[in-house]
Amino acid sequence: MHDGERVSAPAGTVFRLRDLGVDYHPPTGTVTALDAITLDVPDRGITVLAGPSGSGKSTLLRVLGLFERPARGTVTFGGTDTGRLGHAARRALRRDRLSQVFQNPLDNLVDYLTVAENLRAAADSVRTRCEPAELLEQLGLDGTGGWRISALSGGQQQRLAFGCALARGSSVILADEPTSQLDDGSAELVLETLRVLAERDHAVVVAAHDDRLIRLGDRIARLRGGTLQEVEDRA
Ligand SMILES: Nc1ncnc2c1ncn2[C@@H]1O[C@H](COP(=O)(O)OP(=O)(O)OP(=O)(O)O)[C@@H](O)[C@H]1O
Repeated sequence: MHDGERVSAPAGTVFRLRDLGVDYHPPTGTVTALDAITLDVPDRGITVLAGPSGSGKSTLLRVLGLFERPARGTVTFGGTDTGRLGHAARRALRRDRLSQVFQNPLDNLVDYLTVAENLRAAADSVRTRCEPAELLEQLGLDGTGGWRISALSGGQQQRLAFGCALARGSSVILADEPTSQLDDGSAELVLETLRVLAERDHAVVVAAHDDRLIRLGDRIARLRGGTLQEVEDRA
């Protein structure tokens, strides 16, 4: 295991990506999923990775989540060059600093635990404590602590998934199309939650092709064909 090299990151930047490239190697030949991506992700507010299907959004989230080792370029996370980290160090960073919210609400929650137990389990996983009632009130889910997950709507389940990220105290929350499997009413619950999260002391990075989600972005990185077309700052 290597401790990674500390480099000076500009204040207010959690990820620095430089000339990043990711290839996949299916039997049909090499697919370049990302190429020459240079991007800074601010340590607060919402950064949206926007683009059509196949543009590389999920791959970029996998890189930020330290699941994917890029073939080219560098990824600096909080001043640490992640390319120099061994498997255990990457896993520890992932556990202590990052939370993931997936498209399918049920992939984010433990279905045999109650709502409050899900929050406690999320906190326990990083050896911290949380106050479920307080979090549920902030999420507009007050009174549901004793409920089974199946009693929540899809939108409420996604709200709880973001609540679990809050319970873990992660400095970065990565969300892949968190509204894509929800009806309009449920999606609106998630958008409201993201507006609340945007005010907090962490970075939220969302992959989206839903215009309502894209409009929430403080920084919008537009991808096409694995390359970065444009970065728009709206904060
Ligand atoms: N495991 C894999 N093996 C081979 N090719 C892959 C793999 N995962 C992704 N790709 C390819 O990499 C490119 C980027 O895919 P990616 O899933 O990152 O895009 P995306 O913008 O998230 O798409 P979507 O919105 O459909 O999820 C696409 O050409 C895709 O087919």
